[in-house]
Amino acid sequence: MLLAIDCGNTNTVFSIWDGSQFVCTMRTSTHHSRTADAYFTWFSTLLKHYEIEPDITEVIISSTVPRVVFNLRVFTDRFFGCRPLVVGKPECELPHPPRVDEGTIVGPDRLVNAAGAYDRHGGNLIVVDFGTATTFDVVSKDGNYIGGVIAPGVNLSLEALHMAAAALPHVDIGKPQKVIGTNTVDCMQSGVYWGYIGLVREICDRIRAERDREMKVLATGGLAPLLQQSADLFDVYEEDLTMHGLTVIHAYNKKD
Ligand SMILES: Nc1ncnc2c1ncn2[C@@H]1O[C@H](COP(=O)(O)OP(=O)(O)O)[C@@H](O)[C@H]1O
Ligand SMILES: CC(C)(COP(=O)(O)O)[C@@H](O)C(=O)NCCC(=O)O
Ligand SMILES: [K+]
Repeated sequence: MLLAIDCGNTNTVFSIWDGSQFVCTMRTSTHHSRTADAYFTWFSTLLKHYEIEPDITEVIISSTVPRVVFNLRVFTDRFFGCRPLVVGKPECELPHPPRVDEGTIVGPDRLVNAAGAYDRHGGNLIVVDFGTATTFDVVSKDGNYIGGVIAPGVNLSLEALHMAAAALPHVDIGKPQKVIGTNTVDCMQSGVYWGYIGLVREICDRIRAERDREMKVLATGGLAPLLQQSADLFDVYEEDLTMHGLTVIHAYNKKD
């Protein structure tokens, strides 16, 4: 079985793929100081809880945090006796190479999203991924990642207000009932929530105009459904898009 690891700046997700479906998904916070033994203690405890005993023989990793890859490599080697495929490293080939400025190191999560999205939906896509940052990944007609947009994440935007202004509290995102807030929390939520709807709509419109064609908009990341409640921003929401992309890239590298 394949263990797919998607490490973002906030959370790291592990999913086990049995060749036809994900049998288990687990999430932990991202810390570069977490050791291989600590990963295994957490991982094996959860597997016991779910009463599954997977036979993991292969591992693929995508990490937006380069420093965590070292311990994940040790984890893979020590407990599964294999070398992981790491997206972004030269030995990990992509089905469709990115078309970006020379010397640009694209976030591996974005390359993975592009691969997963193209496999499921064909070309001419915009993938919006709500993570620590919100990324827009543009996929060409033929499946290449051709660039995109990086915007501050929803929670990061709220946190930035709290960090920078003495009188602004920590606030969680939610759908405000009105635009005009009559207390501090509602004002902050309104700014980020409605501002974000405008941001997503404007960026997608401008990408379509710049490409001069219709493009399907896919969303992934936990906050997409909350935004979709108020505006028709996305054609499809797929929670497991990044994980699917990892299985696609893994299969591509195993093909011969
Ligand atoms: N369903 C949700 N509702 C509210 N916040 C969420 C939800 N899903 C994720 N988040 C928050 O969104 C942020 C980004 O999460 P995540 O997608 O794990 O980021 P990354 O991939 O960058 O690690 C985090 O602050 C996380 O707590
Ligand atoms: C933009 C990102 C920070 C998003 O990371 P995430 O929100 O998933 O943690 C990550 O894809 C990244 O570090 N990218 C490198 C620059 C680029 O993609 O062009
Ligand atoms: K992201």
